[in-house]
Amino acid sequence: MTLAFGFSRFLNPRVNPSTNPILGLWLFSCSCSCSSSASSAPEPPELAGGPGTIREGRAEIFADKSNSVFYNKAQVNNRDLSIAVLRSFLLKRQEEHDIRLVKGRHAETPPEQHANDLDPVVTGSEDTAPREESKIKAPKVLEALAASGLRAIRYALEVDGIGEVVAVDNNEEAIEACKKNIYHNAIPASSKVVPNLADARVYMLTHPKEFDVVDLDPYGSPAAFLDSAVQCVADGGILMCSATDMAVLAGGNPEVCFSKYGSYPVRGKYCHEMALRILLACIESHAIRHKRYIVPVISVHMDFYIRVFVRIFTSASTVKTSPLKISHVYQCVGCNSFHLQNVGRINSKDKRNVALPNFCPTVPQECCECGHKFVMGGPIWSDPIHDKEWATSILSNVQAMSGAYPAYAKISAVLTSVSQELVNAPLFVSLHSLCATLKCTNPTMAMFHSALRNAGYQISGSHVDPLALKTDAPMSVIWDIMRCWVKLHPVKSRPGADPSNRILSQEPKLQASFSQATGGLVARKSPRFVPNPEKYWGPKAKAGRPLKTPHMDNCEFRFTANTLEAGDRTSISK
Ligand SMILES: C[S@@+](CC[C@H](N)C(=O)[O-])C[C@H]1O[C@@H](n2cnc3c(N)ncnc32)[C@H](O)[C@@H]1O
Ligand SMILES: [Zn+2]
Repeated sequence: MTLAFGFSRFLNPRVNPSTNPILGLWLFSCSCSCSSSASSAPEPPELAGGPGTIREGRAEIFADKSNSVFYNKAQVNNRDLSIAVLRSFLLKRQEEHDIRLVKGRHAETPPEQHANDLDPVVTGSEDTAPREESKIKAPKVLEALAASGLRAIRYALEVDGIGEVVAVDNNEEAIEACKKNIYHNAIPASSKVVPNLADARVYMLTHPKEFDVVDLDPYGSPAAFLDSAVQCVADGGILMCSATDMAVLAGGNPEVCFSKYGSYPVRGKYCHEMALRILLACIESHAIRHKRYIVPVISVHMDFYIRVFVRIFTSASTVKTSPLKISHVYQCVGCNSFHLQNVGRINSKDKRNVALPNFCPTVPQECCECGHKFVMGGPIWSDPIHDKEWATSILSNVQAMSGAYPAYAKISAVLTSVSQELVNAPLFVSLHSLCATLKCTNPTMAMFHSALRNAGYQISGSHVDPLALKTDAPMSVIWDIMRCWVKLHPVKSRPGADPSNRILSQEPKLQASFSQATGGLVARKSPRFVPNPEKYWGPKAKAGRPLKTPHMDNCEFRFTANTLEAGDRTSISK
């Protein structure tokens, strides 16, 4: 059925390669690096939505019930968010280019800033000096682990101004499927998406700094691809990287996490944010080997995986400050208090901003709150994981184009949470966990927020957990607030070494006020968390393995919360 359908499209005169030079070229040389146009994507041809096809956004691919090529519809969230980031990245690059034009070509620009610029389109003749055009060169994208090509095709069809999209996979069946899917989507996907059968690591290593965007969406861990990926991204370009090995990253197998990412996870309520920070630290550690460094745009935990979007720049001097962005985490085994300590420190006498190794641990042998020991996790990325301003602008662009995103409800909720997060407060405490330690009743979230604000600290939620409390207050202040709460709502004393005994035996140094603080929690207009749209919304078996869940059997999904007609935009036609 699939083949017959594909073949009939082949015969369609509208897309016949013999009458279409671009398609003809593609057929003979699909892995060449043909030049691409920067023009905005024209409307795709009307796709038939025929039997055996899957439609997502503006793309349509052939369904493969045998699972010989990987496709997981739950990743629509991942693909939609990536498109949103990509759209805003193009705007950002244009903005940066415009600023540079205004400043003038010969203005003094620090080396880092030069590194951030996309190659401008330069025009000129013998008698005229080269002139930068007002439009940047269409950014080139590498989808290094492409499978069916759905993501690459969506990028080509849906992101205005995008350049060539190279879709690499080392599986022959995947590349064959990719070719059929590219062809099925006809112009402009066929003129922009270039399939390539290759090992992604080799391809990336042999194309240094060539792609403005590199997308890594592996089975499980991206660790094996990071060293080549950080070398493949152009200066100022963006690396978009998923990891689905959450059991490893969130503390289920600490030794495996250390071997893959060079970091120990700690099992805590914040484990998903820690997973993001472990991945960021790992990417940074690869980047600095090549005199490059990362700047996170947004970093999210969604569904069953994490995905980070980081820009990559080159600067030997900034690389020297990398230890200031990386920290160890000490977590108390009794009360779950945590403390961060930078791996490096700045020697104040040294004006060069070079980081030296930090002094010995900032925590005592025993926790001041409960007397238990600490475990040491990390190192993790302890600088901001989002560019808040950028996250807010991605959110408003998404809201302005809600109809363009099949997973609008999910990605707008995640972006809403992300844009409200405190960026200078790595990790978080959970209100439930604090109360569970003391065996006391819960204050409301609004009361706890007010108590911290009234004490002069900042507080926010986190997109990874609806019960998270992110704050710049030290643990001692958090426990003092809980001590004050327990004075108002007494608990029975516990026997022996229970952490609550030691915590509650200390008088609070701070008198907490739970009365409503200005700027406290307000009723939220937009949801920050939405339920999964359907059953089996999770990871999927690798290609070639039998499916245990009926991923391909339910023909359509609908988001249940705050959706428009989202379900109509992603569907599988049987
Ligand atoms: C999770 S799938 C990618 C899904 C795809 N990005 C999407 O959005 O639908 C991972 C793909 O990576 C490919 N792959 C695994 N190792 C590879 C390697 N070393 N080089 C190139 N491709 C590889 C697999 O064949 C598989 O198709
Ligand atoms: Zn403790």
